[in-house]
Amino acid sequence: MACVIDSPVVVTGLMGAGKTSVARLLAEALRRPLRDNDDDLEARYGMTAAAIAAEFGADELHARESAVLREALAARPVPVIAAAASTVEDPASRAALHRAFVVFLDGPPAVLAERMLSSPHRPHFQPDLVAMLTEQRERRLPWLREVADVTVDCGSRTPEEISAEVLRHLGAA
Ligand SMILES: Nc1ncnc2c1ncn2[C@@H]1O[C@H](COP(=O)(O)OP(=O)(O)OP(=O)(O)O)[C@@H](O)[C@H]1O
Ligand SMILES: O=C(O)C1=C[C@@H](O)[C@@H](O)[C@H](O)C1
Ligand SMILES: [Mg+2]
Repeated sequence: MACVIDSPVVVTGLMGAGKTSVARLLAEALRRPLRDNDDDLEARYGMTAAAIAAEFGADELHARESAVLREALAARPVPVIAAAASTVEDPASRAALHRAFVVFLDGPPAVLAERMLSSPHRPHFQPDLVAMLTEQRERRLPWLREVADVTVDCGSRTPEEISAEVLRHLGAA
């Protein structure tokens, strides 16, 4: 990771972890622009994530999510970024994340599954969301740990408490 002052802050984690909620608070506190995957996809491609998946398939959506992440990482002034959950699967995105300060929001699949229901934009790759998130978490944990500068439990605290903990880490970094 480069000097934190010059580095993008990237919030990662599985679907429903609270990436958008926490990134918004961090951007406000750090007075940085916010770049959110879902907004960036719409701005870049004129389509929502759900529409891209429906028209072109999940692989194309994930390629576009990785592309908008790498664009956001290069943006100036340096932003706070809410990355798509899928991007950690992409080796080029993981390599690019090494130049950022990366926050991994980790929480129990059962809690994240409940939060996923807050909006219909999230894909349900299996009807059993807890099983889906458990499988994703087990598969992605090594990658998420590899890129993370700090891991924060997002299951039992508010976004404000999580943001405050990240800011303490940034202050110390
Ligand atoms: N720490 C938290 N405690 C309780 N509820 C939360 C917390 N963080 C987020 N939420 C709620 O959970 C839902 C999902 O949050 P959010 O949209 O921030 O997740 P996300 O990780 O950005 O999801 P996605 O992967 O779809 O982009 C929202 O309804 C949000 O208000
Ligand atoms: O596998 C995942 O975690 C995801 C898949 C997508 O289709 C997404 O749009 C989302 O960003 C997360
Ligand atoms: Mg989000």
